[in-house]
Amino acid sequence: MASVASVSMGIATNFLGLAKTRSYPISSVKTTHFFTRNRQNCIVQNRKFLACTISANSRIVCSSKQPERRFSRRLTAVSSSATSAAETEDSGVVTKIPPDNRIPATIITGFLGSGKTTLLNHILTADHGKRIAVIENEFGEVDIDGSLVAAKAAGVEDIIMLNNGCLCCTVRGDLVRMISELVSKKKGKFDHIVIETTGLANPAPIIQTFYAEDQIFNDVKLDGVVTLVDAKHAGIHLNEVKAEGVVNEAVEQIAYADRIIVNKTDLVHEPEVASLVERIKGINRMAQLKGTQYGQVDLDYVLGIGGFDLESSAFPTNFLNAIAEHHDHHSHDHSHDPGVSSVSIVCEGTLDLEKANMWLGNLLLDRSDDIYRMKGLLSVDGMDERFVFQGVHDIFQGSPDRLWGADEARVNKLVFIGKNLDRKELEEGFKDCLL
Ligand SMILES: Nc1nc2c(ncn2[C@@H]2O[C@H](COP(=O)(O)OP(=O)(O)OP(=O)(O)O)[C@@H](O)[C@H]2O)c(=O)[nH]1
Repeated sequence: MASVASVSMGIATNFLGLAKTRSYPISSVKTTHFFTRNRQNCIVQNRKFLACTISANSRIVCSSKQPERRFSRRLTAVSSSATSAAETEDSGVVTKIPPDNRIPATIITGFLGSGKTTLLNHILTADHGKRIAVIENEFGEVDIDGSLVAAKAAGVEDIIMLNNGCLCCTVRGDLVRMISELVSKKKGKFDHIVIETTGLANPAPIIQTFYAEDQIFNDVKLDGVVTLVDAKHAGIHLNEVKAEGVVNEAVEQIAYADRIIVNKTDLVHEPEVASLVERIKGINRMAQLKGTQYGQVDLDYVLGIGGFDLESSAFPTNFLNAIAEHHDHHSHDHSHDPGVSSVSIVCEGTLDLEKANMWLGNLLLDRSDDIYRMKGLLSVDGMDERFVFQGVHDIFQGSPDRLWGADEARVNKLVFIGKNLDRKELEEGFKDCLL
């Protein structure tokens, strides 16, 4: 196995090469080897995107003493060389990934009134033995006694209120501070963090906080994003036409989900649920989906799902089954929602690593704002293991997974969720990377 340092040099080399061919100023563009043969988790963030983020949200910049640290991380999960991991000038930083005993965090999102607090109360009162800290994000005055009676009764370890702002923008810095405080003062006293967003939040910046903020990343891992959908009213919100450049939160919340709960099914007839489910799948075919009433779902559907944990065996199998199932029944991708859809690619073949890196690098340079989520399982030339990866915009995480079975077909499976995705272009781009 190559040392972390030498891999990092590879990153820098590739970065420089690509920056040259794309003729972006070096200070504003960074790409890298997204896939390496090393048994490593890697998280990579593209500098071009951060440049945009910086201008849009000064909190991100101001809170950083070492801005370089967020641009590129390379993490080693099991390599013994991780202990000697060190910062390098060229690659940003090499951070030792802790043996993953970080505290899992679940984001509960969903439109206003969809049943987020109802689900939260269900989680808090159920018999799971977990000690849960809750972060609630509400606009304005909050009737904590009213909305979280169950939570109080259940003796929740901590309920923190983030008021007077939306978690996705103005209070993101507060979220970082609160999680850090929670960890520093109460570590060992709780097992899981649940964050309930306001109904108007776009979850993307919240998700990215878990990767982009070192203070959080080292102690807390994102377990998954659970999105509540109101079976009766979702259609209205999904149909809402927004001004140019304004996101439709209802669509975004579905797009980023790992688990979707179609709630309030008692208020509609079965055909309405079926058509809503079809519509949701048009946006996000990667997430698992369940219909229910009053947020009554099995807790293992929402906690401990490992949506971002590539070592979790549940993750690739489940989402890929969902893809395969959907693929069998749908020969085309469709979405009624303004440009947000999923594209899945399923094909046999062996991937040329260098070509794949170049393709993905170029794709994210151009399209990382539009590519909300991507997940994949790849068959890489010369690699005996399956390579699993996922990304949120330009933040990318990937690592080898289990060995391919002796009789197992080496099938590549990828899903992209985002805006204005061109299925043909993605398919052709990917297929060009096959040997
Ligand atoms: N009929 C019906 N009502 C439900 C269901 N789930 C929740 N509700 C009710 O819907 C209302 C809103 O539920 P909440 O859990 O507060 O929804 P929320 O998403 O937290 O709401 P906001 O915080 O305002 O965004 C409450 O009166 C709930 O009792 C359901 O499955 N069926």
